[in-house]
Order: sequence, then structure tokens, then C-alpha cells
Amino acid sequence: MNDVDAFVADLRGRSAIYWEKHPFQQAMLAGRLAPEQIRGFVANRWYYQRSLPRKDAAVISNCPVQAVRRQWYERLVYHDGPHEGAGGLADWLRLCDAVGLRREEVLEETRVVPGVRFAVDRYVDFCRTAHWTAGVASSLTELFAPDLMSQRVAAFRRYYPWIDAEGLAYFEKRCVQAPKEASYALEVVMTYCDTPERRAAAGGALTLKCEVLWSMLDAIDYAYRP
Ligand SMILES: O=C(O)c1cc(C(=O)O)c2c(n1)C(=O)C(=O)c1cc(C(=O)O)[nH]c1-2
Repeated sequence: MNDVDAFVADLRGRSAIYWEKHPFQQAMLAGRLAPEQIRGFVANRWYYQRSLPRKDAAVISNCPVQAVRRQWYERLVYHDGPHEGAGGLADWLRLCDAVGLRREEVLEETRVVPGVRFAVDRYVDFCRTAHWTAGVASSLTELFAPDLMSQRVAAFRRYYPWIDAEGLAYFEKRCVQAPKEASYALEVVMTYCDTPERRAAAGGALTLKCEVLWSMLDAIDYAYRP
């Protein structure tokens, strides 16, 4: 195995600590969550969703490579959308409607628990302050996400029929988008992390991101115990 292959294998190895394995996520996939727990997840994840464009703007602002900035900008536009009512955030709000959350309680973030706020803020701060390649590497959880997202859509359809299926568009679109984003981010990391130090920092960034996601679910799980 050459250096680059070993580096990629090391990054992919973080799938072992990805939030797919979290007990709350496993309970969701097995149809064992109560409506209030699903609502807790969706309302809290709004805080993550709405922080993504700011996180991506931080990566862009730290990145000296024009071609990477141009491509990364697409991620920001994806979530914010070209106009009101379009884009990833708008689709997430439709999921909020579908699970029975009121718009005001989502937008006012009254359900967002401190642990989720801490974890998500840590992700944004990390991307503001770390080397730009580490910021890119921290997005690589998206390598592991597509399989989980398609399982989640299937579980929602099967076990939670009270959720309006139109609300699942967010995840259906992400199943297509996430692999594209992840393969570009991996290409960038393989190209620009060209020293042992940069590679170690990229691995550390991906571990931190897995811990951010895991901590979010810890906090949600604790707050919404039936
Ligand atoms: O539903 C999921 O399990 C899941 C996971 C992740 C992830 O692993 O970071 C993202 C998303 N969804 C997602 O929808 C998304 O837009 C996204 C952006 C990013 C990122 O770090 O830039 N991760 C994720």
C-alpha cells in the first residue's frame, strides 16, 4: 500500500466511530423512537443544518486555492438555496413541518439543547481556526453518510407512517449530493495534505467531526428520554 492509499484507508477507518453506530440512531433505524424523540432530533438538527453554510464560508475564507473556493462555494449555495423557499435549509424546514413541529419553535430554537449548540459551535469554530485542509477533511463524515441516509429514509417510511413522506425530500436529495461532495473533498485532501503533519491533522479533524455528531446524539438522546 502506498502512502496515499494508507492515508485514505486511515480516514475511512473513522466509520467505526460514525454516528450511525450511536444507540439513538440505531433506535431510530429500528423504529423504536416515539414521535417526540423524532421531533427532538429534527428540531435540534436544524441548528446543525443552519450552521453548515457558515462553516463552509469559514473553509472558503481560509482557502488560498481559487479552484477549491469555487467548488466549495457550491456547498454553501446548496444549503442557502438560490432564493427563499429553495435549497437544503428550506427542505429541512419542510421535514420539520412533516414531523409536526411548528415553524416558530424551530426558528426560535427553543428545543435546541445546550449540548447540541456546544457541539455544532465547536465544528464551526474548528473550521474557522484550523488549517483549511483540516476544515475540508472534517466534512469527510459524508463518506459514511449516504448509506445511513438511505436506511433512514426506508425506516421513516416503514416505521413512522405518521410522517408525511414529502418531508423526506431533504434526505432523498442528500443521498445523491453527499457522495459527490465527499469524493471532491477526498480528492482535495489527497492532493493538498502532502506532508505527514497535514495528513495527521486531517485524520484528527475527521475524528473531531465524528465526536461532534456523536455528542449531538448524546445530548438529544438524554433530553428526549421518554
Ligand atoms: O443525515 C446525516 O446523517 C448527515 C450526515 C452528515 C455528516 O456526516 O456530516 C451530513 C449530512 N447529513 C447532511 O445532510 C449535510 O448536508 C452535511 C454537510 C456536512 C458537512 O460536514 O459539510 N455533513 C453533512
